[in-house]
This record gives sequence, C-alpha cells and structure tokens, in this order.
Amino acid sequence: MDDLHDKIAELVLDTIFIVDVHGHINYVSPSCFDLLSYTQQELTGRKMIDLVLLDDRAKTLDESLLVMSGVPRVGFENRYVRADGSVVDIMWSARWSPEHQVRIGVARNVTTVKRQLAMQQAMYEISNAAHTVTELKQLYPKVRRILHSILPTSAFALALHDEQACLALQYQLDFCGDAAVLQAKVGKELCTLAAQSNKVELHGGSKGEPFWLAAPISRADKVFGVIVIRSHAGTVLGQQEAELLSFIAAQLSDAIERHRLHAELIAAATTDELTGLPNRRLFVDRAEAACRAARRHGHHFALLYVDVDRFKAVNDTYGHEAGDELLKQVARRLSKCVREEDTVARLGGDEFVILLPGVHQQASKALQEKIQAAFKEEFVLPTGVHVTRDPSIGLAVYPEDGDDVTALTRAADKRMYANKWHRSMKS
Ligand SMILES: Nc1nc2c(ncn2[C@@H]2O[C@H](COP(=O)(O)OP(=O)(O)OP(=O)(O)O)[C@@H](O)[C@H]2O)c(=O)[nH]1
Repeated sequence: MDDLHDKIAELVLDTIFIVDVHGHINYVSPSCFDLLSYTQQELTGRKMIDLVLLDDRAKTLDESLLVMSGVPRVGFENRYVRADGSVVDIMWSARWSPEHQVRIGVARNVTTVKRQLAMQQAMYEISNAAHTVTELKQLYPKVRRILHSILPTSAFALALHDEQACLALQYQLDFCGDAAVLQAKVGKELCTLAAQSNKVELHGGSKGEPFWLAAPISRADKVFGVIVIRSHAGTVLGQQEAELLSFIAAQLSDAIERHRLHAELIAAATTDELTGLPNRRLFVDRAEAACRAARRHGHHFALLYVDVDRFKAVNDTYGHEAGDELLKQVARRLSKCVREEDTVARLGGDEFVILLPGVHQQASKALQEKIQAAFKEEFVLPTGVHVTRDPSIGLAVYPEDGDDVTALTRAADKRMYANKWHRSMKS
C-alpha cells in the first residue's frame, strides 16, 4: 500500500509535505525538487520554517498553529527560498492529522501566476499613470516606482533627444549612488545602441555583473528618447523584462507626445502669431498674477503701453506686408529693451504692452527713454524703404493708478493717448 501511495505521490504535480509537531519534515513528495530545487533526501528531517523567506516566517508560524489546532486551511500563501537563492510563491492546502500527530500540506507553486497578475496590474497602473499624470516630471518617478514593485532595479534613467539629437537626461535614480547612469560606459553605450537600432538592447549578466536593459522611446519609427534599467544583484533580465520595458517606452511615448501637443496648443493660444510675443490673453494672465503677488507682498509693478505713431500710413503706402515687417521689428526692439522677467506682449494692431513686475516709477521712466532711443534707428522694410516711427508711451503703476488689470490698462492707455496727442500738438 505504501508503495502505491508513493506512486500516487510521484504523479501529483503539487508537492506533499508531512511535518511533525516540532515542524520537521517527515516526508516530502518527489516534485519537491521542481518546487524548491532540493531533493527529498535533503529536505527530510529539516525544519520547515528554515526554508521560509524571513519576511514570511511570523505569519507562517501563526498559520501552522491554526492548522495544528484542527482547522483545515486552503489558500494560505507564503514564500520559500530555493536552493539557488531564488524565491518561490506557494499556495497551501493543509490539515492536521490528530491520529498521526502530523500536519499534511499540499504546496502549489503559484509564482508564475502571481507574477503574471502583478505584471498585468503594473502594466495597467503604468498605462493609467501615463494617461492621467499631468506633469511629465511626476510621471517618470511614478513609472519607476511601479516598475520597481514587480522588477526591482538598481538604477533607472530616462533621456530624450535634445535639438542636436543628443540624449539629454530627464530623470534618473541610482540606488548604487553612481549618480549618472548615462555617464556609466555600459549605460551610455547601450542607450546609444537602443536609439540607433530602435530595439530593446540587453547587456551583461556574465561573471556576476548586473544586467542592463535599454528600450527606445519612439514615434512613427523615429526614436526620440530611451529608457534604461540596471538589474539588482541576482536578478536576471531577459525576454519578459525586455517586453515590459518596451511596453513602458510605448506608454511614455504616448504621454510625451500628448504633453507636446498640449504645450503646442497652449503656446498657440497664448502667442501672437505675427511677432511671436505673448498675446493679450497671456498678458492678462500674467498681469493678474502680478496684481495678486503685489497685493500679497505690498509691492509695486508697472505697465507700459506702447503704440506706434502713424503706423497706418506704412500699411497704406507700402502695403500690409511692410506693416507686418515693421510690427515684427518693433517687437524685437521692445524685447531687447527689457529684462527676462518682464513681459512684452502685443495686444493687437500696433499696440504693445510691457509688464514690469516689482518695478518702480523711476525705473519705468528709464525704460521709456530706452524705448524712445530704440525707435530712433530707422526701420528697414521689405521693399528696401527706410522709415522712422516714434512710439507713444503710457505708464501706469500699481497700486497708485489702479488695483486691478482693467483699471491699470485703462490708465496706461489713457496716458499713452495723452502723450500722443501732446506730441501731435507740438509737431
Ligand atoms: N500690417 C498690419 N496692420 C495691422 C495689423 N493689425 C492691425 N493693423 C492695422 O494697423 C492700423 C492701426 O491703426 P491706428 O493705430 O489707428 O493707426 P496709426 O496710424 O498708428 O494711428 P495713430 O496711433 O493715431 O498714430 C490699422 O490700419 C489696422 O488695419 C497687422 O497685423 N498687420
């Protein structure tokens, strides 16, 4: 009969354990080698708990007490360390045999199923993040964290092509403290290779070296970036991981493209097409922000209205194209007069406005003189004709001339017209 039991036990794909009251293995079926890579002889007599992954030992001891109290259990899961050091996920069906004073347990290897489920979950989370996270700078670390939950890595980096098609680092995390994954010879070469081949590239693994995996980020077969990971010690990277990284690269490609289109739309909606300057909408946004900041901190700021005198005559005499060119040159000259933190915007026609955050009356006066000087030089129009034009300028300062954008723009506009009228009276 025992012989028959052995034959049956040999056929069972799961592994049968019989463990005595002290936790020693009395019997284990032959499939234990597939499960734990230990032979029956190696396992018999060993303490079962010693094979359990350290983190899972406490809950495993609790579970065995429950089984030994007479409660049959199905579905308990824990992890064991195989002879080669890898970890296996096991699902148990166990009961206590009072007459024999042993626990009988049937162990099923659920590593693959669990990994597939975790992989599916991670892919879903990555795809979800790629579609919902509004800032790319937040998306990259989030993707890394999700990837790390199923595939622990010792380094992760993402680089995108700059204008010269060189890989410019966008995000990286290196647990070994190497600081620059892309500066490491292997990482750099593998990224370049993946960008050139437009394929996932794998390196390493020999003589205990870590593995490196780089996947191109591309759109319509054109590579514009690369994502690279370095394995944790003892972790093997292969085909499955290559497919996962490729999936991540595709998700990132979609997200980056969507952000680019969004940025383009925003730029189009806030830029004056002719001059490339901020348009009225962006000016109002910035002026409102300046008002809020000035109100909060008790600061001043200034608005300068600039209108080109007798602009219409350029249109009428030399054509609309010449007028357009004049407006572009005015935009460039005004931009040169200000500092980076100032905003020069075109409100429409020949009307420009300059927002000077935190600038006082005195500095604004100096800027007016600078603008007047900039207009002294002749404008050369496409027909080769040279014209000179004067600017009419109107200044309004927060809070003296108004405490909101409407009041301030009205005041600046009024002064600009007064200035124009004044000068026209003189000429
Ligand atoms: N070329 C060109 N002309 C434009 C554009 N937008 C508006 N204009 C014209 O610019 C002119 C602006 O009119 P005004 O400001 O009254 O002309 P002005 O000759 O400067 O008048 P003053 O400011 O009183 O000196 C109009 O003739 C518009 O048709 C544009 O984008 N390009």
